[in-house]
Amino acid sequence: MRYIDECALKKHKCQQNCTNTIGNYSCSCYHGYKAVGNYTCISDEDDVNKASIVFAIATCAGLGVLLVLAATWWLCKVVKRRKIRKLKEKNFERNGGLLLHQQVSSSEGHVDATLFTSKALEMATDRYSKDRILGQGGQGTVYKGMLTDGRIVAVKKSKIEDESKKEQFINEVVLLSKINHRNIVKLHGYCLETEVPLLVYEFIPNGTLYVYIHDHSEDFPLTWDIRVRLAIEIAGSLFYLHSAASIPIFHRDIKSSNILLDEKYRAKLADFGTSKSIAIDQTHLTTRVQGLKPILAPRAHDEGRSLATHFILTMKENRIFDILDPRIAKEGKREEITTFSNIAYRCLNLNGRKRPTMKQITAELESINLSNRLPNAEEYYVKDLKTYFITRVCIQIYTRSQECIP
Ligand SMILES: Nc1ncnc2c1ncn2[C@@H]1O[C@H](COP(=O)(O)OP(=O)(O)OP(=O)(O)O)[C@@H](O)[C@H]1O
Repeated sequence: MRYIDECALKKHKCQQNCTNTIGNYSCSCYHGYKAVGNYTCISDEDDVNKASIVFAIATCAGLGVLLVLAATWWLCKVVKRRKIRKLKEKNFERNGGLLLHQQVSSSEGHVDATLFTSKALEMATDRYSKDRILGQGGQGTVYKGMLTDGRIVAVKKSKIEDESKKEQFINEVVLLSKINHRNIVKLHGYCLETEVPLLVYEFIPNGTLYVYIHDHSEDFPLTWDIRVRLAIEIAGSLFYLHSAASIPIFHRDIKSSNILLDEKYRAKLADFGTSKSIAIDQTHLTTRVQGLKPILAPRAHDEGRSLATHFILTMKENRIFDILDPRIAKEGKREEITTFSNIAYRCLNLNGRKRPTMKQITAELESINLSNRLPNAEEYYVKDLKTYFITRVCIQIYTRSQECIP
């Protein structure tokens, strides 16, 4: 036990110590001052208690400050998150999200595409690192990425310069998400909450056919057999688009840079931005060729004549074997080459209605019946192969037969 507190009036100590009892009691003070009121007798432990109280107050104050800081930090985070959410919503609307959802819900058939978050795609592409760029086209830049589930994808970051590009983007999502064909690149999904819309495709590892046609790759020489196979695959995919899908789809931008090659060098048709899905009775009105390059690209070394014109003239003069790469002419059977060239020739008829349908083309190409002697594409590691002219014509031109009206 110890002294109780000071006298209430004069700050003099009380005379007597506390008795055993802790509690209220009266005391008188030195110099005749009297204590007023009752005092509380406290134990020795009270010193410790006081220190504890001071400590508790200090802790509380500290915690209070921390709490205020945490609350401010949390508030800032909430505000920032809300801002980001609002921005994402704004981006979603600006990128045509509402229009897309409208189209998807009103369109026929099963739509199979995931709506990715911007975070998932940022992670997948290492924040759109330059090292991940696969290529650049008229519509945007394509990055290689890996999703958290391990899937390797190609992410196309669109350039949205005007409304028409937005429509192209929506068009591609709506059409591609309904298509499932082994020779058409698969669309896994899309993302609209970013500044520009993003499309997520399956990754096709072996680049574009354009590269193999123009750069004479030694890794994968385009032999006659391989070219015919590729032509059959592309024709098959167009036949599917034109007739097997619930509403005919016209690609309208068939060119070798839009044909990708998978791990087994099978053709995969890509880039459906300018494609159209149209009712059959409207096809004659709307199947105009789209895309950046003209369909019948002029050849620089051909004094302004287009590849198609040159080919037609050669066919008319019955000189088709003159323009063949000698090595390919040796590889392919004469009848096969003749059949192939005739198909290409009929596809170049100025009157679109007189051109064969993709169904006919596919059947005729298949009838060339190379399948029994088509080895795996990977086995074709032959050196020094030159580009074979006529097949290039076929691949680049005849596949558009229904699609181009010069
Ligand atoms: N699914 C994919 N897998 C692998 N690479 C791809 C894929 N899609 C596109 N690429 C690569 O990205 C490049 C650019 O593709 P994109 O479709 O944007 O443009 P493009 O077809 O070359 O040009 P444009 O859009 O002007 O017709 C392609 O040339 C190809 O190398």
